[in-house]
Amino acid sequence: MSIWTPPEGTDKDALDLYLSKNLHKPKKVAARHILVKHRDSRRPSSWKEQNITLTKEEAVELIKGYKAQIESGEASFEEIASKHSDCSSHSKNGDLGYFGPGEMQPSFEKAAFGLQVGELSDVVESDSGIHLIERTG
Ligand SMILES: N=C(N)NCCC[C@H](NC(=O)[C@@H]1CCC/C1=C\[C@H](COP(=O)(O)O)NC(=O)[C@@H](N)Cc1ccccc1)C(N)=O
Repeated sequence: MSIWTPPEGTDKDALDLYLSKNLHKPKKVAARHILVKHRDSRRPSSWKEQNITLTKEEAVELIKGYKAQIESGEASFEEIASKHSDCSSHSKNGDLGYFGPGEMQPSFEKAAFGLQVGELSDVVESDSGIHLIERTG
């Protein structure tokens, strides 16, 4: 087994600190999501509804219901995302593909990077609306 040794003159403490901070953190993750917009969303319109008047509280309740349906096996993530998500990714069962830091809104990114692969998020709020996120890669 080859043991990698840092080049002469490497600041080992700095290297150890860098590795400890970055080894476990993925540079990119892949996720799919279900977005329910509401009347205070930054763009209260979608493929589904021209003028969205749902309140934020109602959107949160819908997302909680979707999460329960998925966890109980009553419905699949794909079914709910394709039928109910207010994001254009609904046409891809909610799939967003891979993304790195700085691409998504901070609250969405924080939630997605905090998930294990296959794990469902709690209710996540962004300027776009209310999300349910599943990390896929
Ligand atoms: N891969 C990327 N880098 N694409 C740019 C993402 C921009 C980013 N978007 C968000 O953070 C939220 C969370 C996920 C979706 C999303 C918002 C909106 C819906 O909300 P609205 O903008 O009407 O308020 N959907 C999108 O952007 C879609 N193009 C996402 C997408 C759809 C199909 C394939 C890939 C990505 C942002 N910085 O605003």
